[in-house]
Amino acid sequence: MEIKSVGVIGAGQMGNGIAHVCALAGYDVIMTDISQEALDRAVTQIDRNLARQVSRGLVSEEDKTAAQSRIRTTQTLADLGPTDLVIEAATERETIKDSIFKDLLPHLKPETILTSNTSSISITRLASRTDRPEKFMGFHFMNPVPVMQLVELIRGIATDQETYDACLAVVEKLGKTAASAEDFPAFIVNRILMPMINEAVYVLYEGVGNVKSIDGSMKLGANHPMGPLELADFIGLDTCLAIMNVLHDGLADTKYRPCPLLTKYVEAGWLGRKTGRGFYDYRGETPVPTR
Ligand SMILES: CC(=O)CC(=O)SCCNC(=O)CCNC(=O)[C@H](O)C(C)(C)COP(=O)(O)OP(=O)(O)OC[C@H]1O[C@@H](n2cnc3c(N)ncnc32)[C@H](O)[C@@H]1OP(=O)(O)O
Ligand SMILES: NC(=O)C1=CN([C@@H]2O[C@H](COP(=O)(O)OP(=O)(O)OC[C@H]3O[C@@H](n4cnc5c(N)ncnc54)[C@H](OP(=O)(O)O)[C@@H]3O)[C@@H](O)[C@H]2O)C=CC1
Repeated sequence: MEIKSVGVIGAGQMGNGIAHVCALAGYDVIMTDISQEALDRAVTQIDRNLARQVSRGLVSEEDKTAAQSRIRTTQTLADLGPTDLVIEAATERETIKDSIFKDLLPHLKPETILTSNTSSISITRLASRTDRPEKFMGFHFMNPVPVMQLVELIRGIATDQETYDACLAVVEKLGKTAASAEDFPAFIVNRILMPMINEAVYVLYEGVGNVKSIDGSMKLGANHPMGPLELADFIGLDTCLAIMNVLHDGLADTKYRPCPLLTKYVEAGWLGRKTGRGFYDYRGETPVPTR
């Protein structure tokens, strides 16, 4: 089945990036969110990121205009009904994803492929509550979507080969590289990356280093483009904590226990860049460490 149109659910940092790259690759995109404000913010962000690509000579002005014209937004989930591929990128909470799929399914064409951009949640379990487990899989982009080359493709226990091949063809049309991951908690990238970020928070919690020394050490000492705390703020501390909880519950191993300091930041609503404060305070001219 050839995919021509893509529905994106959730207009946060991942949703806007997914809509951006799909539209640029020639897909008709319809993006939905419960909040009109999130949809408006996403469109502004896409315009800004496309303009940056034009200014760097990566995208032509004509391609930018064409991509913008291919993106529609709606607050009505049912408007995604006629699309060929749906990529769900709402908040990392299983109950939210389940309820989105439950509301969407009555409106979907039977042949539509349904996917989730989840960072960690079982694809098999999400799929089992839909009417199409064989047409359901994980489609996991990395942040920032327009820049990062990798997409993890995760088959649930029932995903059929036709669905996998159709998603692989989309990844290739986007100019990205797919990695196939088995369906176990947090798949490949986050199984490795998130315990490192959590360990960095423990290093901070135990006073081994402060925010500046931890991030500086990993940038200069391990050549990481961002320090682990800066990266946690970039991903979103709520998402980091959700992933650690999935690892902890799903693998039943105490080595994945979330650091209490990470929990405290999330409980404070200090979720990182998206709320203006996390391990850094972003409300001034330059980010200032909060510890
Ligand atoms: C949690 C999960 O489930 C999985 C994940 O995503 S884990 C997170 C994975 N991501 C990472 O690890 C990112 C690590 N950080 C980096 O690679 C780099 O810091 C970065 C690419 C984000 C920025 O790089 P930089 O050199 O500091 O910035 P800068 O030179 O301004 O930008 C580099 C490129 O990124 C683009 N960019 C930067 N931030 C961007 C953003 N938020 N959105 C879109 N594009 C962005 C710029 O346009 C630029 O593109 P070109 O060079 O192609 O023109
Ligand atoms: N952040 C990252 O680096 C990465 C995240 N992911 C995954 O992508 C998904 C989205 O993450 P991210 O974009 O960072 O999160 P954000 O918090 O930036 O965005 C999530 C969006 O989903 C919206 N939303 C919540 N409930 C619904 C609903 N019922 N219907 C439609 N939209 C809804 C939220 O609205 P509101 O704000 O009003 O609640 C918000 O706009 C998660 O599953 C995450 O694990 C995957 C790769 C990387």
